[in-house]
Amino acid sequence: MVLEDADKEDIARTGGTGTMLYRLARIIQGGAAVCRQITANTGVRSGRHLSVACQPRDYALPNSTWNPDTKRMYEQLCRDPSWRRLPSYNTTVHHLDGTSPVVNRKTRLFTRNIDQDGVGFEYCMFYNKAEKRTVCIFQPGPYLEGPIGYTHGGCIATIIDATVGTGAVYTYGAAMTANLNIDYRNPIPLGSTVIVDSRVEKLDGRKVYASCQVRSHDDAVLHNEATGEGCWEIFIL
Ligand SMILES: CCCCCCCCCCCC(=O)SCCNC(=O)CCNC(=O)[C@H](O)C(C)(C)COP(=O)(O)OP(=O)(O)OC[C@H]1O[C@@H](n2cnc3c(N)ncnc32)[C@H](O)[C@@H]1OP(=O)(O)O
Repeated sequence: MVLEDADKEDIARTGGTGTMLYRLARIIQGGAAVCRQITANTGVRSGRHLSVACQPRDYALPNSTWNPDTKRMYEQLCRDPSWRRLPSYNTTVHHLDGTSPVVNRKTRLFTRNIDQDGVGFEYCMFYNKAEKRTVCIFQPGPYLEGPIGYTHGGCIATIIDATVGTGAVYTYGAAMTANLNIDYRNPIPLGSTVIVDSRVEKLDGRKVYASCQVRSHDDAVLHNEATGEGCWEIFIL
């Protein structure tokens, strides 16, 4: 792993694993800062191709590969004021310090590591603070195949981990997944739209407990049930 100057500075400041935790804690404020900066610079609240130099692309905005169910669910949640749309970038670093994006970064966020739209993890997330709930509208693309025509179990675990982890970070701050248990009830067809619905259940000392269900967009099929536990640096925001 190649460390950049920013990494070295963070390590000097926080020490080994503290670096990751420190950065995750800054994600929340960083994401908000990016949004504020985009709005200030462009006068628009969102948009896939912003004309602002050096601003990272927000991947959680509709693109031409989204199917009608994905679009409908996205629009439904955008209209509901109890849900906050979360931006999504292709490196974790881009969530930090929105006013000074990092360029030429060699690492990628795993769920955003394919450049072509629609073939991998196509998703967007929304957060409901009052309910400590995070939902992810997920449309698995053809490169996520496991059984023929269906989504690989590891990819399902990934999107559950990402959703539960994001919810925990937005609720409490920096964290690492310690434990994730998943029941695979029904396979997820590639190209379909599912909702990954997670909730932070409780905080007990350094541990946060979360639960999650993955259901089809119409709630007709329960695909997965999961529970997760995370260990937290206490950055209660
Ligand atoms: C917003 C945009 C996002 C954009 C970015 C999107 C982020 C996506 C999120 C992805 C999330 C990940 O993939 S995270 C990466 C995968 N996870 C990891 O690699 C974690 C590796 N494991 C570790 O680093 C460590 O084991 C920790 C941090 C989990 C715990 O170590 P520690 O800090 O030394 O804590 P320790 O004293 O051992 O334990 C603290 C408490 O946790 C309990 N505990 C420890 N391990 C476990 C365990 N496996 N299962 C249950 N409980 C456990 C202990 O019993 C104890 O409870 P008590 O006695 O206090 O009650």
